[in-house]
Amino acid sequence: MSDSHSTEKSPIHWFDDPSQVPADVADWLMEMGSMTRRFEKQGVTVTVKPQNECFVSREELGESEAQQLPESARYWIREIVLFGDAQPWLLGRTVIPEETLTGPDLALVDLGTVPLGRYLFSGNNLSRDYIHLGQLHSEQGELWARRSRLRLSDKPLLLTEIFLPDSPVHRPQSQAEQE
Ligand SMILES: C=C(O[C@@H]1C=C(C(=O)O)C=C[C@H]1O)C(=O)O
Repeated sequence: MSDSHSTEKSPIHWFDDPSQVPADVADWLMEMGSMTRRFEKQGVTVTVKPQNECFVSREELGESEAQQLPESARYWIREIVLFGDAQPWLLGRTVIPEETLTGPDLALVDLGTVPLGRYLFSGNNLSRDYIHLGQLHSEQGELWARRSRLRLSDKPLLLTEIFLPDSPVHRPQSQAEQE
């Protein structure tokens, strides 16, 4: 994912008060289950294309993300584009302290095209500390975003998701979807 797409390089405005987000958008952004599964319920095939996966230092994270995670010698970065059928629906950026990559969770560095949610929601050891709602000013217009700190067996990881114009988050809900 080029820098212009990287969520860390792009200034996302995080809302202090979720009520500043329209209710139909907040319904998506506050999704507590798997976003992959929620997208699939729209009747599309979800695929993921990794764009960048590597270890970085805390300094390379930038202040906004570093503040959300404990000190670590290095962090695994996974940046992806998620597609609903052939349409790009979401940019995902996951930051994982290497102390989280223990035991079976080391598999997180080998996900490839498997959606992160398939791994995260496969067990019963996932919790979510918070969801921040945000908006990104981009060349594609104002894009809705969210940032979650998740925990696998209490080990943290940070996930930022930017919802692209073709995603259902930006499309007014059809009557069928509301039923
Ligand atoms: C975290 C989930 O997985 C999705 C897939 C991602 C990936 O493969 O890196 C990243 C963001 C998510 O939208 C989810 O389904 O909730």
